[in-house]
Amino acid sequence: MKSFTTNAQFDTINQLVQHLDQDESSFFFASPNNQVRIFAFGCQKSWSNWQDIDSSKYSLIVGGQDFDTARSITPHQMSSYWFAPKISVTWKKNQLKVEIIDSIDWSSWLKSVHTNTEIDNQILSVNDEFDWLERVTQLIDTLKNDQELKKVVFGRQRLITLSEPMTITKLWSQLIEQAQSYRIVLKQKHHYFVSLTPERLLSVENSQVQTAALAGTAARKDDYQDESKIANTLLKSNKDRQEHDYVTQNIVNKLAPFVKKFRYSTTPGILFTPQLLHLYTPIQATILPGVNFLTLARALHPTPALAGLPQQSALAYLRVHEQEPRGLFGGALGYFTNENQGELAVGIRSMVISGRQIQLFAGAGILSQSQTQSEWQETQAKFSTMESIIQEVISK
Ligand SMILES: C=C(O[C@H]1C=CC=C(C(=O)O)[C@@H]1O)C(=O)O
Repeated sequence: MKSFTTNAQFDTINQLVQHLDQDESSFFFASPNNQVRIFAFGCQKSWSNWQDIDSSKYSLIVGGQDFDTARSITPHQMSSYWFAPKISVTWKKNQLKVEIIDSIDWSSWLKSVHTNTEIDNQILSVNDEFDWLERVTQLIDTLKNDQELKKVVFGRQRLITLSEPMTITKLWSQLIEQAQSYRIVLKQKHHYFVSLTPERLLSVENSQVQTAALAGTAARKDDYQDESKIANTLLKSNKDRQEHDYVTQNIVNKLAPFVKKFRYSTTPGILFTPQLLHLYTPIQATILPGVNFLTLARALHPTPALAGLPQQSALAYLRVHEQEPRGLFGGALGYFTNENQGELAVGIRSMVISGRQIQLFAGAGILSQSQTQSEWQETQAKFSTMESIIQEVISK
């Protein structure tokens, strides 16, 4: 491996973006407000499960772990994929730090991109799960009658078919400007998983652990209803507070064996995205000596913001009642280093692109006091994070 820094030229970024499309294995990760941006390309070694990774051997490992490894995926989905890249580009303070295996020449590799001609693209069809409302009503009944099951985060999928293939180069300018969220792309062969998630699963830097509870949601209204009014109603909603408190408590319990000095507030704040408001509790702690990044990640994943409570009963319910497996939707995506640093986000507000087909994902935390129609509206608003970007690209 050789390593050097270079300036973040506009051309360089453009070429890196084209390589995201061109290379068989590629990855992009930007944390909110661009604190960290990483591009990674080419596979030295890959893993299909984070259980098998020995993180001491490679300076950087990138990728994602699916939501539920026990469920196999359909052709529209992507499953766990981790790789140690041949080329990585880490972008901090306007400087690119490049790490590249000895056999590749950086400037010839960078230039080796072919430009594609732009062809008009159209949406040919949009297919929804027709019986989702019925299944949510059935779930609410189950939650009212079941003594044990408290919460199930129920997923929905929507399949969009386009007239032409979608690429990251086409989506890039729309994706990158959503700087309030993570922006994540993971490519394996002909599939891309793309996420604009606001939800951090875990970050570890200099022994400081950061995670967050994000659950309890209100959609922004078309009539531009005052933001603070929506936030106040959300903070006062018993259903959302209960949904949120379950998540906070569960995260703290799962982390407790591995950390010390917890810091978090017992009253949630609000996290704003362009489409939604969420109850939000940042949780900080200090990692205990000898604890590995992946051990923490495995302990946290999946949080009850994505599965439910109790976890095993919620997962069992989802395996039977969600129409399609999730693959990386609700999974853990990001990077980690052999110095026990790294960051993972939760793969929501996401889609899988496979040529002309785009599979969109959304889910909502269902409790016994949930209203079917408002959960439907909430998932519509969650779909719109990605849908509005696709629309922008198509109508250009
Ligand atoms: C499952 C999703 O959101 C989760 C994360 C934040 C808030 C949630 C909620 O309020 O239901 C969900 O638990 C999704 O966006 O598809």
